[in-house]
Amino acid sequence: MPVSTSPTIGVLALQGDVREHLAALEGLGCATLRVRRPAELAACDALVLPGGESTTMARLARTFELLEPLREAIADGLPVLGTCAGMILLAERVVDGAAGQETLGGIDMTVRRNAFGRQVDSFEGPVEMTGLDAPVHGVFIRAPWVEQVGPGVEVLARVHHGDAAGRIVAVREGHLMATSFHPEVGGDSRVHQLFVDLVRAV
Ligand SMILES: NC(=O)CC[C@H](N)C(=O)O
Repeated sequence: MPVSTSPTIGVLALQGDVREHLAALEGLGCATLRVRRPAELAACDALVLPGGESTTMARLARTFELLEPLREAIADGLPVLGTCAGMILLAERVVDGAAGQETLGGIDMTVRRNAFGRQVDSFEGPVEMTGLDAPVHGVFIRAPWVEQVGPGVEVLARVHHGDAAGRIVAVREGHLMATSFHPEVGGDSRVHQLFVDLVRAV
């Protein structure tokens, strides 16, 4: 895509915190689109899979006949940012998922769902991330962590939080990027900017 053109970035709008992502992307000058049908998916230069509930989102994607088109778009190179539940959807493998939990896959990683446990299942804190000069404020809400990555996956961030210290919470593999936390919350759009830069670069 020519650098001068604003990409059209879709947000999967079946469930979850869609509006916050739309606002962050629009604030960066991107055209946005709520994606609920294959035709809308086809109109996007890139896609965000929001936070929410990964099993519900996958189930709705199947109902809306989006599951296979999403898998195909990912395989064809559509840039995708997955946050929290969206990270789970991008994982090839899920630990502690619901019975029969489906994902879209794409990133060669194993993700542990609801990984941070009951005591600290939601917390906030600074996260240092590759590509950013200063830490982002990470909001973790019943978040997953990345338990294992394949050789093609770049680790972008690890968390520093109690027993979870050192766990991977942001990754990139080629045109796909995922965070355990919610970069759309709190008015800091630098993670979205990293994604837009990736969209322009691929
Ligand atoms: N904030 C979130 O997106 C939570 C993800 C949720 N725990 C899931 O399994 O899908």
